[in-house]
Amino acid sequence: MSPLSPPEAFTRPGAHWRIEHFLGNDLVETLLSYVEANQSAFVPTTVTNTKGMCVNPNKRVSLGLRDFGVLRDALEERFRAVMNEAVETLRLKPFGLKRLEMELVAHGDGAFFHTHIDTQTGAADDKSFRALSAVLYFHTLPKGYQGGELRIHSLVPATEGGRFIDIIPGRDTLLLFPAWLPHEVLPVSCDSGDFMDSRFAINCWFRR
Ligand SMILES: O=C(O)CCC(=O)C(=O)O
Ligand SMILES: [Fe+2]
Repeated sequence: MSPLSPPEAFTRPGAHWRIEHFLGNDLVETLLSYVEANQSAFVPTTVTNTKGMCVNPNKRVSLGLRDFGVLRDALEERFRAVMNEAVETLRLKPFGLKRLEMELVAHGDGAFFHTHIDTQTGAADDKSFRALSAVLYFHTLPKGYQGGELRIHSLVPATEGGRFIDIIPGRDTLLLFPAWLPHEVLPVSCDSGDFMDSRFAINCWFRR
């Protein structure tokens, strides 16, 4: 290592924790019915810039829905239940939870989300900050899309010797990582173009 090389902890892909079979098949099927019934309520997702939230197809293309209807409480309960273990596993500084922010996202053909950190893409809210990110993946069977891996980067960018890991979104897999970790969603291709063949996910941000 030359005296100018960054420490290995900064060039290795950031900490993440994966939980399989997080919701169970019944709840996954309920979620699929919910997104199908509410397809028309999905709208283009936003990112945050200096002026606030905006749609920016150069950075993020997907459809989102923030209304979970009667499913909200059951989902919140599942997410809240893993917070403490996630903080320990990811060696985060313990924090008091102010609220959960949740978003349903459909990545269809051509959708992606360029490299970002969630603390910067979140809604401006001077009372709370995103501390921990969780993403629950689901899709119909057989899976109707390709690509869409979640790429988790190191703190040092790849152009400066950093590394990354690609995570294939598994049906009913929850992936947790610190909200300040750089990550991206690689482009999705979906041959049928059907909404129900999308790469579905629930983003859940634990706000401190
Ligand atoms: O869907 C994913 O894998 C991650 C989505 C994401 O990074 C975000 O919405 O902030
Ligand atoms: Fe993100």
